[in-house]
Order: sequence, then C-alpha cells, then structure tokens
Amino acid sequence: MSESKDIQKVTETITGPHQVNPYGPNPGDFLSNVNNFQLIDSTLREGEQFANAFFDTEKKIEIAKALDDFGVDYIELTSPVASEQSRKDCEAICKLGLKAKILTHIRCHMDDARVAVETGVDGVDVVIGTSKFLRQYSHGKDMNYIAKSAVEVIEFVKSKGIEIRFSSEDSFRSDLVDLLNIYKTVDKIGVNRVGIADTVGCANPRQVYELIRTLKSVVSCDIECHFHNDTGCAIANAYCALEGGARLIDVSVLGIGERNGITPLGGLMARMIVAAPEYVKSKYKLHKIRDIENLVAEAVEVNIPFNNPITGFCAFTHKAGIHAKAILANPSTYEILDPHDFGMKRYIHFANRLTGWNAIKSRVDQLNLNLTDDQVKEVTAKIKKMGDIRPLNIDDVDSIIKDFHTGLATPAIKPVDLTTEEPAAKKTKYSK
Ligand SMILES: CC(=O)SCCNC(=O)CCNC(=O)[C@H](O)C(C)(C)COP(=O)(O)OP(=O)(O)OC[C@H]1O[C@@H](n2cnc3c(N)ncnc32)[C@H](O)[C@@H]1OP(=O)(O)O
Ligand SMILES: O=C(O)CCC(=O)C(=O)O
Ligand SMILES: [Zn+2]
Repeated sequence: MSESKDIQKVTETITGPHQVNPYGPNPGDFLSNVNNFQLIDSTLREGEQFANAFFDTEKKIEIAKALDDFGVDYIELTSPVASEQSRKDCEAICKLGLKAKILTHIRCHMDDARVAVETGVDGVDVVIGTSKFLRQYSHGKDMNYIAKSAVEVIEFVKSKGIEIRFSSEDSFRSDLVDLLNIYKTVDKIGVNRVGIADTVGCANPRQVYELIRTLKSVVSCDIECHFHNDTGCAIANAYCALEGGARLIDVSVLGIGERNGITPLGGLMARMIVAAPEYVKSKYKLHKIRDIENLVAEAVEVNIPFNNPITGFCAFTHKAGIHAKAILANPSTYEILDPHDFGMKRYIHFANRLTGWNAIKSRVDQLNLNLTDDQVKEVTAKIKKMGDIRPLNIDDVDSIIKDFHTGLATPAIKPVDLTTEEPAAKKTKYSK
C-alpha cells in the first residue's frame, strides 16, 4: 500500500470515512454522550460562591426563569441550611413551576437532608470530600463513615420520592479504590446519579476521560461532572467527560463560582455546537446566551471578558487582511462558529494597517462608491500609511476613501443598494 493510502487509513480510523464534521464525536465511540448530554446550571449555587455574588430573591427568580427559558435541564440552588433566606428562596423557586428540575445542594448529613426534602425540590445533590486533604482538614471522617452516612442520606431522600445524586468532592485527588467502592455502594442502592468533582481544578482532559471510562464500568447510573477552571481546563474537561460517557455537566453563567469558577455555560455551548450541532441547536435557545450573560454580569458587577466565547466583543471580529478576504468569500474559512446561531453578527475590522484591498473594497461597496480594483489598492495603501502613524477608526477610513474618490477626475456614484449588511454593531475603541 502507498504511503498516502496508509495515512488515509489511519485518519479514517480516527475520524470515520466521510464525516461531514471532522470535529464531531467519533461515531465508533459508543459510550460517548456528546450527542446526548444534559446541563445542570449552578449559577444559583456554585455561582453564589463567586466572590462578588449576592442575589436577592427577585434576582434569583429572574435568573432561574432565564435559564429555564434557555433550556437547561436542571437548576441547582444553594443549600437551604446556608441561611434562612436561602431556604425561603429555594422554596420560592420550586413554586415557579419551571420546566427545569430544581435541585438543592447539601452536605452528606441527615440534618441537611431533612431540611432539603421539605423545600419542594425535585432533587438533592449530596456531596462529601473523599480526598485525604478534605477527610483530614474539612470534615474529618473516614471512608467507612462516609459510606454509612451516604447510604443513610440516599435512602432517606429516595423514600421521599425525590431524585438523589451522590458526589465525591475533590475526586481527582482521592484514592481510586476508595472512589470506585463508594460509587459502587451508592449505585447499588439506587442513587439517580453519581458526581465527579474536580474541586481544585487540577485535572486534565486525558485524566478525566480515563476516570469516567473506569467509573462507567463500575456503575449503571448516570454520571455528572463538575470542573473548576483554576488551570484553564474546565471546558475541555467537560467535553472529555462527555466523550468518556458522562451524561450531565455542571455549568454556571460566565463560569462564576469559587475562585475563578467552573465550566461556563456559553463556553460549553460553543464547544458543543461544533461537536453536536443538531442536538445543541434543537435543545437550547442559543440566541439567549447574550441576555443571560448580561443579566448575571450586571448582577455580580463584572464585565463580559473581551475574549469570552460567543459574546466577547471581538468573538466574531476579523481583522488581518488575509482573514478578511477569505471571510468575505466564505465565512467558514476562519470561523468554526456561525455568529447567527447565537443571534450575533460578524464584523470585519478594516480600519487598521493590517487591512487589505479586499476588505477596503467591501467598505467602498458599502459606501456605494465606484472604484476599480487598482483604485481600491491605491486607497488601501493610503489607509495603511495612516495606520502606521496612529490607530484608525471607521470615520478615518471613510474620509480617506471619500477624499480619494472625490479627487478622481470623473467620480461615478453607484446606485444605492440598501440590502448591503452593515458590519456588526459592537462598539470598540476603533469603531463608531
Ligand atoms: C466544594 C463546594 O463548593 S461544597 C459546597 C459549599 N457550600 C457551602 O459551603 C454552602 C454555604 N455554607 C454554609 O452556609 C455553612 O458552611 C454551613 C451552614 C453549611 C455550615 O456552617 P457551620 O456549621 O458554621 O460550619 P462551617 O462552615 O464552619 O464548617 C463546615 C462544617 O461542615 C462539615 N462538613 C463539611 N463538608 C461536609 C460534608 N460534605 N458532609 C458533611 N459535613 C461536612 C465540617 O466538618 C464542618 O462541621 P464542624 O464545624 O462540625 O466540623
Ligand atoms: O457537588 C458537587 O459535585 C461539586 C461540589 C463543588 O462545588 C466542588 O467540589 O467544587
Ligand atoms: Zn465547585
């Protein structure tokens, strides 16, 4: 066999023979849940642990309704034992009659469980640290005690007809045998889900994939995952968890949570729409992401980061001339995400010295001016010259183009085409 045929064979075993989306799930991977995942939004639990967060009842209700409208499967709320108002808020959200199931999050203790089951929640997420750090310095209990109290809490919550999830906190720094034993125990007594939590954000995607695969061989219930972002792996870890067979991912709006937070809802949607476009588009109202992020950003008094997936101000802005030319010909050249899927627009940032004549020609067309290609190249050179001296904005470029046009011997005005799409309306330092 020739060398190129060999290579083709190898690539086909990785991506499949005629896969339309090479970044989609591997069809041969029968355990993958990339095409069949669920979201547990924890903005109102983990997110409340973000340094800046304070949500009053009204704001919690507004956020819960927005998440429900977006289509998250579950909404996780702060423990009702955290404070009197936390308990009342939990009860109030349970009474809203949302489509999303309402969960609350408690310690692995009967005192907490007794309060939780009275709030009206659909499910209880119970957690206890299993790493030696947490066993020694947080609750001080050994694995036998943990297993005993887990069984007691799970059986009690189940007896009330409420969903129950058991999670080991700090799973990736826990002993694997301890982990598998406790998960096996809780699975046997009918827990609805088990949770893996990368509490300190230490895990990498390969470790996640391996742990989920191993856990899949031990339990028959669904697996939920919770990833902190301390080392920047929260989205990648969530994706690999789904590839390994986890079913549910914890997210929060903008990723808010303890320290620098967890897997962000918007960022995960960006990853998942590439891998499972039909599933994601049919299940979630993606055009609502911007409004939800603005709602939460305002509530916790932060700005949306400039490089945020989807909604960062430059997420769909193309600048360099080589990029702009290709984008104008076919947006897929430099975009893996289609901004329109999220109710956003793309923008060609041509007011700078990295621009090229193709980008300037598109602006000339938008201004309804008639220039030959050679004339556009000439005016592009002038724009670049000015761009070497100082930052430019659209007005600068428009005046250079218009002055150039006026200076031509017989300027011809093209008929106005009102269907021309304006560039995206994100206000930047360099745009109007
Ligand atoms: C990784 C995570 O994010 S887990 C979720 C974190 N969420 C929260 O902490 C919710 C908000 N917390 C609170 O309001 C309070 O911490 C409360 C009400 C839960 C407890 O308050 P306090 O009784 O004053 O205890 P404190 O917060 O100082 O310490 C935690 C207590 O919980 C115990 N504990 C910690 N984790 C667990 C657990 N998973 N299961 C059972 N007990 C636990 C500790 O042993 C400690 O009890 P102790 O003081 O008797 O030793
Ligand atoms: O309950 C869980 O699975 C996660 C708890 C948590 O927030 C964490 O471990 O970081
Ligand atoms: Zn967490």
